[in-house]
This record gives sequence, structure tokens and C-alpha cells, in this order.
Amino acid sequence: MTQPLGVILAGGRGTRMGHTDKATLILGGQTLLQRAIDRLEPQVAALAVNTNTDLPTEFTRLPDSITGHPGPLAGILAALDWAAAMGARHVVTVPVDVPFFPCDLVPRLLLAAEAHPVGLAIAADESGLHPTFGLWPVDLRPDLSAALDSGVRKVTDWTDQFGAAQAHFPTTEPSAFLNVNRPEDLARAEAALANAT
Ligand SMILES: Nc1nc2c(ncn2[C@@H]2O[C@H](COP(=O)(O)OP(=O)(O)OP(=O)(O)O)[C@@H](O)[C@H]2O)c(=O)[nH]1
Repeated sequence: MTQPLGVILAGGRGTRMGHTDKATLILGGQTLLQRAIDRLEPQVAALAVNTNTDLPTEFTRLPDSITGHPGPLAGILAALDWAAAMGARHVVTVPVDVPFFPCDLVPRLLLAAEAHPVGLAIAADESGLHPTFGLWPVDLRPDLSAALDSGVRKVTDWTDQFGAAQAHFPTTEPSAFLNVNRPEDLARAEAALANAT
């Protein structure tokens, strides 16, 4: 497979973070958006940001086409729409609020997808699936659009039918999939960075 496009999912509301746009949170002196860009950009052919705010970015901005904050599937649809417009065959998504995600995410997703009939792969580790980290074939766009129209909101409620391939990542400390949802998660991430230096 050729190097895929990449989209950072930053379309959430951040209610558990006091309704803050999590892309703008500062960790170790950098925004979570910049951290995600720095990790993903070297792994993909081109990058875009799924956002529903006026978040400043030099990259292509992809707002949800569905109103009412239906969750990350809307961001994955926006990513697939962009990939189709770019003439690409697949796109990788990462959420903006997982700052230590693996630097070899994309090659491992690509490897896992080789064994899957439609080339769909999702990241996993010992704790389970991390379904916002996925390699999404553009051919699945109509199916996802129909699923969203019919009210599907949870990523795995949509992907389960395809039996997505899993790209397995080792357990690390701190977890590569540490998710910054609440202020205490951000404090944990800061502590992890401080320990690493
Ligand atoms: N495009 C889009 N992405 C979303 C939406 N809701 C969540 N996300 C993204 O999905 C990922 C996981 O988000 P969550 O932490 O579950 O939701 P959140 O809205 O960011 O935060 P909470 O409001 O605290 O649940 C993040 O990358 C979010 O940016 C949405 O309605 N649209």
C-alpha cells in the first residue's frame, strides 16, 4: 500500500475538560494539536485536521458534515470525504487527546491491514481496542455515511461488522494510549514527561 493520508480528530467538545477545545491544551510547553502533528506528519503523505472550531492550523481543516456532535465517527467520515477528494485509497486517523501515541502507528496499521479483506485496521494493546486510531479504506465511505444516518454513534458498533484487523502495540509506561480526558489526565501526562527527562 502507498503511504496514507492522515487526519487528526479534534472535533470533540471536551466537556470533561471543562468544555475546552482539547487541541489547545498545553502539555510540556506544546499544544496537544502540535504534538499530534509532530507524531503523525512524518508517517503520512499529507495531513488535515478535523475540527469544529476556529482552531488555528496551517493544515487543511475538515469540519463535520453532520451537526450535533455525533462523536468520532463524524470525524472519520470527514477524513474519508477528504481522502476521496484527494484521490486517495485510505486514510489514518488519530485523536488529538492521546499525546504519546506510537511513532510507528502507520506502518503497523498498514501491515495489519494487508491481511484484511477490505484493508481495515485498528490499533490495540493489552487494554483492548483503540478504535479512533484506524486505517480506513475510502471504499467504506458510503457504508459509514449510511450508518451515521441510521444513528450509529460508537466506532466499534460500525466496525464490528467488518471484523477489522488489529495492529497490536506493546504495553508501555506511561501507556502510548494515555487519553487526556480530564484535568487529572493532563497532570499525569505532565508527570510522565517530567519523569522521562
Ligand atoms: N468530529 C468529531 N469528533 C469528535 C466528536 N466527539 C468526539 N470527537 C473526537 O473523538 C475523540 C474522542 O473524544 P472524546 O474524549 O470521547 O470526546 P470529547 O468531546 O473530545 O470529550 P468529552 O466531551 O469530554 O467526552 C477525540 O479525538 C475527539 O476530538 C464529534 O462530535 N465530532
